[in-house]
Amino acid sequence: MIAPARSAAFEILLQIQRDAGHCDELLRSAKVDRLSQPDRNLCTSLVMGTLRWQIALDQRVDAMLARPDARLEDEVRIALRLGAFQMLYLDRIPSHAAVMDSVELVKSSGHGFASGMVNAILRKIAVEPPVELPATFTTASELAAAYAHPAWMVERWVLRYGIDRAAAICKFDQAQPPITIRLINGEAEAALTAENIELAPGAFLKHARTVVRGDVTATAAYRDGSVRIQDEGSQLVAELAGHGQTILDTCAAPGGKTAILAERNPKATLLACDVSRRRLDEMRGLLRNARGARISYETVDAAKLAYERHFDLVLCDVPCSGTGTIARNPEIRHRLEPAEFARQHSRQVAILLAAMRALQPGGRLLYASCSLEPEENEAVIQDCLSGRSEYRETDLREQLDTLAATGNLLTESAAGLLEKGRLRTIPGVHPCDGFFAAMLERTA
Ligand SMILES: C[S@@+](CC[C@H](N)C(=O)[O-])C[C@H]1O[C@@H](n2cnc3c(N)ncnc32)[C@H](O)[C@@H]1O
Repeated sequence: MIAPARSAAFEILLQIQRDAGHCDELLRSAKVDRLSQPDRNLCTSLVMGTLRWQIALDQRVDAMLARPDARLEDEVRIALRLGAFQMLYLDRIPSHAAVMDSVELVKSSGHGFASGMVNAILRKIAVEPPVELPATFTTASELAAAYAHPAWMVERWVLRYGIDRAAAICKFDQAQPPITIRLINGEAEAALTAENIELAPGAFLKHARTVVRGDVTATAAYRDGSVRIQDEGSQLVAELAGHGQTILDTCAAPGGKTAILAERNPKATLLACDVSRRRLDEMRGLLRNARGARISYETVDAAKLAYERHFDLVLCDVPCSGTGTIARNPEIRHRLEPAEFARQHSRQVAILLAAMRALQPGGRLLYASCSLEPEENEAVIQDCLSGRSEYRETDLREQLDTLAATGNLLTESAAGLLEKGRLRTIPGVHPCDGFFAAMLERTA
């Protein structure tokens, strides 16, 4: 009998390997919901941990294969990763349970012929010493190998951010990131405390809290919408967007930033757009009790927005590679290829240009992404401003100062958030996802 958590983790990893889903959606599936709470926790840590350490696990296994370049069937590969991950990176799993279940997973998935090989390799790994990571790194390839990232990806980060900050990003990506919530009303914190949720202050924002202990999703405050789980970098981007009367959110789903825009602009009308009808419908359900602005919804490709000089505030939170969110979405590193950044860039430029056209003279637009890559950030701003003298970029310092003056920003934390007047949060340097944001203004 295979432990239910391992069996569920194996199936999810197989689906991810076959590009049939994202780990966050698959971990919220009905099958996982049917597991007991401890099994659900174990399944989550097996899936996330195996994806986080996959590159290092494969290297170790490949070195033990009779033919290191042999192509293993997906089921065999995943059973090996799962077994090796538990023995090398988790300290409370008995080796014999990890080995036995991996062997059984291989057999039950119709690959019994490989069970002897899986058994032999995992037994060898079981007696290897635990993994020890170097304290410092001198090259991108050392860093990439130690923290199980593709070398090309880490080389880009070393080039852009330097070796120390690249190391901070890699390290952050290998662990569960902090769970941050937004308090929607004044009673929310006391209500959570009464339900035994331990909270610590957020890093930047007055309304943010970090969850120290407890399951927020199991509380009445979460169910009745008094709190929302939202990365603090994402909250900060929405706060930086500021104020308007006629607001457009071009890529709005799942709606975390829209909710803050609505809360901050109670008298405004707000149009939330997204190309995905399904995501927009889910968002509409989630925001049905949102406070503040009147929100309407439109399913549309934002690159084809037909509005001209219509809105005084636009948030353009573009789809991107997501390299600033790898701690939450570990599979991104396995799916992404360097050629993807040029494709993302073209799509982002098309969306931003349409969003700029929708802006009234005097109006402001915040462009944001959760990518760490210059092609998706600085280069998009540069291409969209080039030759368009009716727009200019403004320094986000002004917005940060306003947030501080109104008590919404914890001022001591604000240093280091801006780079040349743009927001640049870096995972591991800041305790949140990696966000870029830049403010544009239409002058005529
Ligand atoms: C980064 S997410 C937005 C997150 C959202 N602003 C929030 O804070 O919850 C990007 C969104 O853009 C949407 N999207 C992708 N391509 C688009 C397009 N061409 N036009 C409009 N939306 C698009 C995706 O469906 C996704 O919901």
